[in-house]
Amino acid sequence: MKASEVLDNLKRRFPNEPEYHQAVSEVLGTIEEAYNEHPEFEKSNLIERLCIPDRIFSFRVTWMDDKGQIQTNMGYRIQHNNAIGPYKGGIRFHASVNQSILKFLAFEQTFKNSLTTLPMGGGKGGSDFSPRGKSNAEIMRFCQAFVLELWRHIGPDTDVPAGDIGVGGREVGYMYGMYKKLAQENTGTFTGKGREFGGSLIRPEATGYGNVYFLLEMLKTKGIDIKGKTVCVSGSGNVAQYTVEKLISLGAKVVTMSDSDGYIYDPDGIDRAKLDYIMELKNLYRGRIREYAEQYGCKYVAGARPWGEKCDIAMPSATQNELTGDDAKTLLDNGCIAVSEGANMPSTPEAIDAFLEAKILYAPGKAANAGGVSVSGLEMTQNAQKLSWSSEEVDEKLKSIMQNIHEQCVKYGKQADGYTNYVKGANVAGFMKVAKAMMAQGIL
Ligand SMILES: NC(=O)C1=CN([C@@H]2O[C@H](COP(=O)(O)OP(=O)(O)OC[C@H]3O[C@@H](n4cnc5c(N)ncnc54)[C@H](OP(=O)(O)O)[C@@H]3O)[C@@H](O)[C@H]2O)C=CC1
Ligand SMILES: O=C(O)CCC(=O)C(=O)O
Repeated sequence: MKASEVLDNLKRRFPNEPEYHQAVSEVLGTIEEAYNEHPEFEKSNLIERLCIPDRIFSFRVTWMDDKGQIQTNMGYRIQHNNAIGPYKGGIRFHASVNQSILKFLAFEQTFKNSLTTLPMGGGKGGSDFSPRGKSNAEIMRFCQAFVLELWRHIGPDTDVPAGDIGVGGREVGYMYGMYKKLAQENTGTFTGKGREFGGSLIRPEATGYGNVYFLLEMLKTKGIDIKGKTVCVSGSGNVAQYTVEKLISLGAKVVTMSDSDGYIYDPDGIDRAKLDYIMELKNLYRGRIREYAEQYGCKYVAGARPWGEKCDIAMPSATQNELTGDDAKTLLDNGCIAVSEGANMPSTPEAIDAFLEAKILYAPGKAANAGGVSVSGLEMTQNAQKLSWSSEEVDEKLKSIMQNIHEQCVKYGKQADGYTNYVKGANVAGFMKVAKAMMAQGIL
């Protein structure tokens, strides 16, 4: 296959889907060589079967707001690939959600889930519903209406959704409650559930902790200690909060966090008490990060991202394309030695090129943020066995999965000059497993 031809063809067939094209382009560029070593892949047109989702459900979601007005939103579920297990991936509620964004996420999820070593295929779903400013009752009614359509397409052995942007424990609880009522089963469909009804310990922490575990593995290859390092984190949601929690516990100094309105810069570092404030502000009061600056008297920059602040390590943990080529240059000029992605595809292609050219430690999201879906996989196992593991047990398994993903990246990504290209490593390792599974199961 010729990567550029496959991409052009996909662009022609599926126009106006820039995020999907971007994600596919990154993967194709790095797996071309490995793919072409297997003529049997080309003979079975494996690449198109892998890039185009198995199926896409889209539906109208109708719900009533607190004023009694009837609202409509679009809902989607992309079932991308189930060669190695049931479709698995989060649900995103955000005003920006469209088919292109969910297609990129489902495509990436397929490779990420392959890397975890657990039997999970890739999927993603969501809605252009914005939870911002909505009451608890409105969130509940929306979640119920969303599942009223979605439930017939999911199940513990077919498709297992979870959270993503705008969907946390509260939303998963409401969706699971409605699902159970309709499907009349109490198995493991949905992960990230409450602890009282089948949720795994450490699932809320898993993506952030996992990203730090991956970062530690990268730093270890250079003999660098995390202690005392200055870190810029973006976002202040689930992934960002637990990234910061783990970094603080390891003695790193986190100086930034953000939301979609702006970022805070705290030169003294966010400590445990300040993080508790942020968790309460964000998870309970649904407030804005600006309020942190008012509380602690530090800098707040509206309408900007934190990459202009000096740091040793950057951990983008908000959303896609939040770190541009110019941001990457600024980070590098300021001495940044490592970037580990908590978000999915947060760095633009220009930013990735800059990091790889500078040969810094750069971990793409599909490797570095795989801890979340890994613990989701462990939640599925616990649900199937009808038991629950301790925090220590889950955390140990998470650590070992992240170490394993790191090893796979090094195995497939180490260059002749000794530099590890984690982008190539993650893509080739994730691809080979899915490709072999698809080949073994015939032309479907
Ligand atoms: N949750 C999980 O387990 C996993 C999540 N991820 C990825 O991590 C990232 C964060 O997800 P998560 O923490 O769960 O989501 P949350 O909804 O909990 O938090 C998202 C954070 O990012 C900010 N944000 C969202 N959209 C934008 C935007 N367009 N511009 C600037 N800031 C934005 C939000 O600010 P505001 O509140 O103002 O909207 C919020 O601070 C996403 O890319 C997600 O796909 C990856 C693997 C697993
Ligand atoms: O836990 C899951 O199933 C999905 C997590 C997720 O959406 C992601 O990895 O991007």
